[in-house]
Amino acid sequence: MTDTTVQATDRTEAPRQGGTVLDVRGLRKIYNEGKPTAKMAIDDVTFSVDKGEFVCIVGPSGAGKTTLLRCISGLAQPSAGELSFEGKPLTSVPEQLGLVFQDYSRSLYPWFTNAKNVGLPLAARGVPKAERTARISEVLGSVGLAQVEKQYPWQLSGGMQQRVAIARALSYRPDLLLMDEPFASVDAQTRFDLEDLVLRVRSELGITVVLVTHDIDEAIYLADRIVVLSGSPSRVREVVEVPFGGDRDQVVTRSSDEFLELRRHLLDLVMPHAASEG
Ligand SMILES: Nc1ncnc2c1ncn2[C@@H]1O[C@H](COP(=O)(O)OP(=O)(O)OP(=O)(O)O)[C@@H](O)[C@H]1O
Repeated sequence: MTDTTVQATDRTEAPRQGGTVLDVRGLRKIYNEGKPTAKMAIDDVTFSVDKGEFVCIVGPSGAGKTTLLRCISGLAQPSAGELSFEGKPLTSVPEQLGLVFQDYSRSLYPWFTNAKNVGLPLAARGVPKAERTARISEVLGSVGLAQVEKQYPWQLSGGMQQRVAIARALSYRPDLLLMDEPFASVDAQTRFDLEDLVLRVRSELGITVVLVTHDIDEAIYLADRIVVLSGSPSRVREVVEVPFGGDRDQVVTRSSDEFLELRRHLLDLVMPHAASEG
């Protein structure tokens, strides 16, 4: 593409200000390795994420986005390559990692109140009760749900339940928040609200975010950089810079020329005809 406002870069250059939080080098993942059912989901993926960045991962269906996130979170073992979190090799789920999945109904315990759900990771980390109570109120307040502490998840709308799940991931102040299609199960208006919520919380807490989405518009709206994966088994097709900075608005940003140009470029990269070239 020719427009200079949209820069595609190979992210092997020096880290930016703030240092690298996550480094993924030559990652490969083969399921059922050595068996007749072996399936290579990820071939060779390299990228890094710097402190405070918002990085989205997009790619065609089945490209290996969830697999990549599972490897990054320490939930799945890579077959080859190196993963490091805050400069240390990543071999299990790091303490300073927050996780939010698409299916909030399965990630929240229906028999616990919302406050107790949010407090579970704090209890697991041995945070004293008084501090736990204060942090639960603070974090539920920051996602706009101060009034639901004593209620149960099933008494809330889908969007509110996902906010509880986000509050839980934020409760122990993670350095990195990993999100897998977190807004895919809510309606369009709620989706916009949750996107803005995550942008706000991210800027208030200075948190680093990696978010997997199949929605290209969402990736452009949220990200500082977008890692575009090829079709399965995945490689990095391109890393695309998003030039909007911290000033984003659902109507203004999404209708700007820069947005539409990025959209065209990304669609070109992830559409089936492009995937075979990767
Ligand atoms: N546990 C597993 N065992 C074997 N193969 C798997 C397993 N999990 C995923 N795969 C395969 O790995 C490939 C990548 O799957 P993955 O779910 O990571 O892709 P994705 O990009 O997240 O897909 P989608 O966009 O459709 O959610 C797919 O071919 C899938 O069938």
